[in-house]
Amino acid sequence: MSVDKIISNIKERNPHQPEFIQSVDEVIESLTPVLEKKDIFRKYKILERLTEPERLISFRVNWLDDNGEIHVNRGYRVQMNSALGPFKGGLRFHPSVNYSILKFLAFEQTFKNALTGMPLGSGKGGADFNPKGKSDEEIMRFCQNFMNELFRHMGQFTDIPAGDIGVGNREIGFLFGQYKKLRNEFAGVITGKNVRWGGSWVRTEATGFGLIYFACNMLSTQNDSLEGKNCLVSGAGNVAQHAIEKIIEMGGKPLTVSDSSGFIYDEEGIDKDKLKVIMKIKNEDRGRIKEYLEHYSNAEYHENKDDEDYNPLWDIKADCAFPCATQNEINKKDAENLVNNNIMLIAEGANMPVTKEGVQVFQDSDVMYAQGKASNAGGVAVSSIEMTQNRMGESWSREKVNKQLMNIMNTIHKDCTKAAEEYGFKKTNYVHGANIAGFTRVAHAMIEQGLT
Ligand SMILES: NC(=O)c1ccc[n+]([C@@H]2O[C@H](COP(=O)([O-])OP(=O)(O)OC[C@H]3O[C@@H](n4cnc5c(N)ncnc54)[C@H](O)[C@@H]3O)[C@@H](O)[C@H]2O)c1
Repeated sequence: MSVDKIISNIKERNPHQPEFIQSVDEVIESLTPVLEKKDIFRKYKILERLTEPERLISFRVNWLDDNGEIHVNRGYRVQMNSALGPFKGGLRFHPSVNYSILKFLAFEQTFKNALTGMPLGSGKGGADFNPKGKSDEEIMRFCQNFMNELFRHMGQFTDIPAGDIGVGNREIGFLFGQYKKLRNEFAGVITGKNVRWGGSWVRTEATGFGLIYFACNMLSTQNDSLEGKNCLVSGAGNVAQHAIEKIIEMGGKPLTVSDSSGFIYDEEGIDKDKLKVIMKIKNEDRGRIKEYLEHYSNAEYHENKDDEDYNPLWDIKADCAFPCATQNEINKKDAENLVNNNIMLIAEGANMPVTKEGVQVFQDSDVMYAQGKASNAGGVAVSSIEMTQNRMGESWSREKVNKQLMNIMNTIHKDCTKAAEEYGFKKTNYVHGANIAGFTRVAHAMIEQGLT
């Protein structure tokens, strides 16, 4: 069957799932030369199998708010691919969560987890629950009721969830506590746990730190570094906070931070003290990023406007850009603004933050551009390190885990450039390099394990 026919079949089988189709489309573009050169992948229908989850789980989550009112949400788990290890991927609590979003995330996770070189299958899950404005008690009740169903599909050798948007340290604690109660076992079934009870050092920071390690690798191909570079960062959550922390450590200057209401532009740069304020606003007070102005009145705040067809954050002149908020936050116009302002490098902390048209703008330009599959893989890599420590009953030092994270990001960078070159692309075409390197690893495992 021709590659075009395979794509049209996938589209027909998954109507009304635009994010999933977008992620598949992007990958297939990279894989066309691989599929044309190596018949074996078409013979074993690898693409058709990779785009069909091994198992889809959907369930009802009832919970009581603080006023005693009952609410009903929908919970999900997409168990995507287990060729390389148990299903592994985060949980997202956000009102936009549906099968399309989770299947795109799980599909991307397949390639990302393969790139880490660790024994990890892929998955993703979550609920259409909005944590914004909920009390700690409401969050706890929601997490407990969510786990009352999910626990029967998980296990340290079956499926190991973690955090994602709306699921941070607090939620992981409640989810783990309920799993332990239901199963009567203390096992490494969720990653991102507190280091005081089974978590790993550097897991909280891993995605943001890994992103910046990857960016340093990209810059080193031009004999350059982050020293003195002005950096745009979006988001203000887990990934953004620790990307900012590492940029500062590497001598760069983060200029922006954002949430779903708007963004802060601090021309003088966000330093360590300012980052502490952001962390307090977001992690403790659970407030809005606008509150930054109450501490640093010299900064500017831009409220998001519905009628704007671009985000002015991406029109600020800088050297490097790190989108760390959510999918499709950079459209074609934003991408053009970045390129016209001579941005050198874009590395994704978020998953699929650039629209298909935006990706094309970067691919047609000279900017160095890395997609999340490669550049944000540090989070899941340290999750795997957490799983290893749990199985061995050990707790490794911060230095040891950080060093391993750095090595893994260096290796992913090397594998991407090697795969791109092998198929005739520019060495620094990280889009094609990451897709090809991830695909070939998982594809060979699927073939070797037979048609299960
Ligand atoms: N946490 C991880 O380890 C991890 C790993 C790999 C990838 N990611 C990806 O990174 C991204 C951020 O995840 P996180 O864990 O930091 O989540 P988080 O919930 O800690 O933070 C998300 C941040 O993005 C902001 N945001 C959400 N929608 C927005 C919008 N429309 N415009 C601007 N800001 C918006 C939120 O206000 C919040 O500050 C997601 O795409 C996620 O899938 C996370």
